[in-house]
Amino acid sequence: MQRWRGLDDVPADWGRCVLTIGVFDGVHRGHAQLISRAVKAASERGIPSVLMTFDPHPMEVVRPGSHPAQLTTLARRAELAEELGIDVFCVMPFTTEFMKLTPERYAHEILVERLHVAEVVVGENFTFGKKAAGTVDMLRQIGGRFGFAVDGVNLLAEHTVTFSSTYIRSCVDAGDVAAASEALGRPHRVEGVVVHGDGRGRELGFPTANIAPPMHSAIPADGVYAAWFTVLGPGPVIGTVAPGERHLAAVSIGTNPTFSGRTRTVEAFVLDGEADLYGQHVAVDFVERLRGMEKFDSVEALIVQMGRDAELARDLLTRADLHHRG
Ligand SMILES: Cc1cc2nc3c(=O)[nH]c(=O)nc-3n(C[C@H](O)[C@H](O)[C@H](O)COP(=O)(O)O)c2cc1C
Ligand SMILES: Nc1ncnc2c1ncn2[C@@H]1O[C@H](COP(=O)(O)OP(=O)(O)OP(=O)(O)O)[C@@H](O)[C@H]1O
Repeated sequence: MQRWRGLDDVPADWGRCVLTIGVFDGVHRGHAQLISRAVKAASERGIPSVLMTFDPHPMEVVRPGSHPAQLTTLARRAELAEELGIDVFCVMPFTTEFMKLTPERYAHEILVERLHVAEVVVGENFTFGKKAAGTVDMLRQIGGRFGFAVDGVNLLAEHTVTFSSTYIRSCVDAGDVAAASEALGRPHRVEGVVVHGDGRGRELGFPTANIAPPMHSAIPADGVYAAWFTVLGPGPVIGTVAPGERHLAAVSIGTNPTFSGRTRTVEAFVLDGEADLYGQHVAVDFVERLRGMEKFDSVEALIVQMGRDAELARDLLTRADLHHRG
């Protein structure tokens, strides 16, 4: 897969392409369906498939100061698009100039003149251009004039819920990581670098990797979760947590009220390994919520509960894994 940053990266001899457009935060099941359609259309036409996305999030430019929580980093979005078979991942810097392009100019100058689209695949709710005034019908009309096709895809929904990044953010925010997982087609992932905590975990018998995620990451509600833990890099790791391998984990999110903590932390206790993880880039894939964060009257009571959490997480993850494989 090629990666372009802006339209200056379009090769001089660029031919025609099938294009899909959107923020695609989360690359959820609806997005995956759309992307697969674009990939299929491109292969039928014998031309490349291009995914155009935006950075920063358009909302940040349209309404400065507001930034929706991010379900996936740009790098993760690219990785998932590549798995779905996209040939070119094109990141458009979302500037105020870009924001002011009328739908007509957007379609003519970017889609036709620069990207040479033969077909555009978008969801039926897709909007584009200044004040999001461009609709799928408008795109079809413009396509009729400039000679490109438009595939406006029905939105993927299940049990009255239409999958969208907004819906999944609300699930994560409420701690309903199982519902998020259902809509994403995989567990919600929080990535980050392992930093130093208060150094108390080891004394309690539950050493935890404290994870510092990028700004704006969508963090599940405070509580305790069963999750998969993976070291993404850079390695090597001293210990029994092998980079690239999934490990069972119980993850705590909150301010550690038992110790009257103030900072909100994301901490993973790896059940089946021991390692020095400081400085490693790791991923936590949230499978189930076990309970809320509690203030215990004694450290002993907390330790007993952490033991129960760990066993519950082990049972749940092992069962989920069997179900998945079986
Ligand atoms: C499975 C698990 C459950 C936890 N539950 C709670 C809890 O309910 N209340 C709380 O105050 N801290 C909870 N913690 C957080 C611990 O207080 C924290 O890991 C410990 O104080 C070590 O902190 P440190 O890594 O900053 O040294 C939990 C941690 C884990 C791993
Ligand atoms: N459920 C869905 N099924 C099929 N396509 C979808 C679905 N949701 C969004 N799309 C399409 O995917 C592309 C990317 O959309 P976008 O990034 O705006 O996602 P979204 O999930 O609708 O997010 P938001 O909740 O922020 O509106 C657009 O073309 C959009 O129409």
